[in-house]
Amino acid sequence: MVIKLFYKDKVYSPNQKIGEYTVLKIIGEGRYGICYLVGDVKRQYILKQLKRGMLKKSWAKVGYEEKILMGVKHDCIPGFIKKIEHEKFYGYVLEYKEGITFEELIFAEGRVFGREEIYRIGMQIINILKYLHERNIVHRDIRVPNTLYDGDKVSLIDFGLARWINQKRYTVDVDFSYLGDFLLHLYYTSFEPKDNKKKAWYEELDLRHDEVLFLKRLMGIEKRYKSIHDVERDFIKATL
Ligand SMILES: Nc1ncnc2c1ncn2[C@@H]1O[C@H](COP(=O)(O)OP(=O)(O)OP(=O)(O)O)[C@@H](O)[C@H]1O
Repeated sequence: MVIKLFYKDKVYSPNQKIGEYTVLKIIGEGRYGICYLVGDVKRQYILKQLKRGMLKKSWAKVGYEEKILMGVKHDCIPGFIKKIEHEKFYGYVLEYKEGITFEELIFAEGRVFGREEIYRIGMQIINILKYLHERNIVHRDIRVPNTLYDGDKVSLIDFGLARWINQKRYTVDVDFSYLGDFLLHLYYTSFEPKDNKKKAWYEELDLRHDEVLFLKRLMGIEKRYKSIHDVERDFIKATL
């Protein structure tokens, strides 16, 4: 893994300490920071170190994950543990959630999801969205790399693009189209093409009429949903 050093940003290696936490592994580097798996005497956590250059350039953008996670408490969203800030370091510690991303499950492990499991997963994401939208928060990045699954429970991570809802710019429909796209990823895991003809998803997937309509409305092909409560109602109807 190549870690690009921003001037004066220190990248920590396994076994080094950041505050009271010991680095166990560098998970990855995004545009705004470095993500570590860390541990203390009791358990593991995720520590996100923000690049100081980015902090200076665009504090308005990078601060959202921290601010939004601080104000929520949900079993399927990483809890905000604490901020760590000193002269040469700015970061925060999040609760570690079990599981691996749907991206790894689908593309690396070739996991196939059946209907019933897709319904259970979909319902959990709708419940998380209900919690967020009721608190005026839109996630804006519900995708396979940002959702963890332990075989039973789904957790939603990466709140880097999350914002407080405002009718002009940050509206709920972006979460609905991402949810539609996410569900299609799951449906496609069991898809076996019969020929080489290019078809739209609603022509080639084996879906019921209600499911097609539900997905089309999520994705804005048919009349868009206005609220997560309507999404929940139709999802239950489509999956009964
Ligand atoms: N709370 C968590 N519990 C367990 N694993 C996590 C958690 N948060 C993040 N991860 C792991 O770290 C990876 C990177 O996390 P995340 O996407 O939040 O960071 P990021 O810096 O925004 O990365 P990117 O720029 O790639 O989106 C995730 O794919 C996941 O494997």
